[in-house]
Amino acid sequence: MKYIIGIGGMTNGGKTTLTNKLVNAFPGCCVVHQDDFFKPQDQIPVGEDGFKQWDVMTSLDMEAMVNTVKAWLENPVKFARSHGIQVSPELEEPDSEEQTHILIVEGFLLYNYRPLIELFSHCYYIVVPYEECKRRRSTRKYTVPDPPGLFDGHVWPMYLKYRREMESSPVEVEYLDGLKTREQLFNQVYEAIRNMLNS
Ligand SMILES: Nc1ncnc2c1ncn2[C@@H]1O[C@H](COP(=O)(O)OP(=O)(O)O)[C@@H](O)[C@H]1O
Ligand SMILES: O=C(O)c1ccc[n+]([C@@H]2O[C@H](COP(=O)([O-])O)[C@@H](O)[C@H]2O)c1
Ligand SMILES: [Mg+2]
Repeated sequence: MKYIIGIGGMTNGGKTTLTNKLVNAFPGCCVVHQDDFFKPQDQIPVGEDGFKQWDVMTSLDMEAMVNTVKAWLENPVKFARSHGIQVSPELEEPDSEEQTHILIVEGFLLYNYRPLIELFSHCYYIVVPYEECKRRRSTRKYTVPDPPGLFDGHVWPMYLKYRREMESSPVEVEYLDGLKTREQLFNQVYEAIRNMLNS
């Protein structure tokens, strides 16, 4: 069986931190990070809000991201090997259709792109309150640093817009409280995935 787990949610909710812990906990587990699919800076236009539009769907090459997920679905063992992930001998058996393979897909805009949504076995969505999100974001160092006013002028309004859009669509997400400790979040999701694999 192949399982694709989405770790979505707002910026600075703790997606990447949780994802890294899960990837380490499940041997052979593969990962796709949405931030690897940002388009080059010169392709990101400035919007009516006066900011480069990083937090909209079109800033990402979603077609390439979906193709990457489909490449994993096609052949998880080949995908793992080509990404330097150690594959245990039993996962390499020719009848590996009967083996369990896990892919974690992580990012801030996972559930607003139909061709990706339909590939998920389970969708998580991490949230933290506005103040905490803004506080964490203020200390982050992105490859393109945030200009002054970006959080309130662009990041937060786009988060609200896409969250509303997601909530009025058929996608079913399970919310995670990003104020829990790293360990609590990991234990909660690790146990839930273990239960899913055993059911
Ligand atoms: N459960 C948590 N509690 C407190 N701080 C956290 C937690 N998870 C992550 N962080 C911190 O919050 C910031 C953003 O975490 P990160 O995992 O990069 O979030 P995201 O990928 O959602 O933007 C980092 O400084 C990280 O150390
Ligand atoms: O990674 C990059 O190249 C990059 C360039 C510009 C902006 N970002 C920011 O990355 C954020 C999403 O990543 P994350 O980990 O905060 O969810 C999003 O809010 C963007 O504003 C990221
Ligand atoms: Mg991240």
